[in-house]
Amino acid sequence: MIHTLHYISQHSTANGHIENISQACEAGCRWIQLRIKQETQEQVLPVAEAVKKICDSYGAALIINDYPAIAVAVGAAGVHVGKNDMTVKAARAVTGPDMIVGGTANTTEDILQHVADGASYVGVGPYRFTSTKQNLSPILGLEGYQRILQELRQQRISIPVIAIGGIQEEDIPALLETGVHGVAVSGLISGAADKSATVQRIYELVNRQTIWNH
Ligand SMILES: Cc1ncc(COP(=O)(O)OP(=O)(O)O)c(N)n1
Ligand SMILES: Cc1nc(C(=O)O)sc1CCOP(=O)(O)O
Ligand SMILES: [Mg+2]
Repeated sequence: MIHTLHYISQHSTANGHIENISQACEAGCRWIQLRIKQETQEQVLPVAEAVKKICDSYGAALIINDYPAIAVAVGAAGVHVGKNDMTVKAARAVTGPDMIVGGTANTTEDILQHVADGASYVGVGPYRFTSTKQNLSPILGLEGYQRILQELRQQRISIPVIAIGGIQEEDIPALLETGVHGVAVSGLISGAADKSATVQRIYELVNRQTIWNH
């Protein structure tokens, strides 16, 4: 089951990611993506091992960004790959059929390719500008999600769509109304003064809408 709230780690150091994920788990997040962009695969591996232990202790699912081999090595729940990494098909060849494999999409065509390649979910963004990621794809806005989800329904395509990119609490109800399965956030939780209260409010928003949608 793909969760409705994905937390994406962010920090400038390896130890910072460990602390950052620890805090997110303590605040209540139960789906964590380890996203380290400034280190090599060899440097990411020990961090992944450390955060796997932390996630296990909270019963949280761990997704490794960019590196399927690390996801396999540490026994993570899955991996997320984007256009500049590899195809979902190539990631799936590394992970095997049972792991979660997520792919980044900006268009309906991207999503259809990921579905054909065996994706478990798609991260679709950016919703709006964000400084968390460099080289953003074209901004979708609410209209972009409305159009993409409508096209998926018309083509009878069913895959969990996770909205991502600059998402704030007040954006969530309207995003979920478009039919997205959930949201992925980084800055919203990383920068929150009271992380537990923020996580609780986000879960209330995503779960309330999930109940309405089904
Ligand atoms: C849930 C989710 N969606 C999209 C992304 C972006 O992945 P990618 O395009 O590979 O960019 P980087 O995160 O690697 O910079 C994601 N990580 N998670
Ligand atoms: C990792 C990532 N991928 C994006 C995409 O559009 O594919 S936007 C993004 C950053 C998400 O962090 P924040 O919630 O701080 O904006
Ligand atoms: Mg990537």
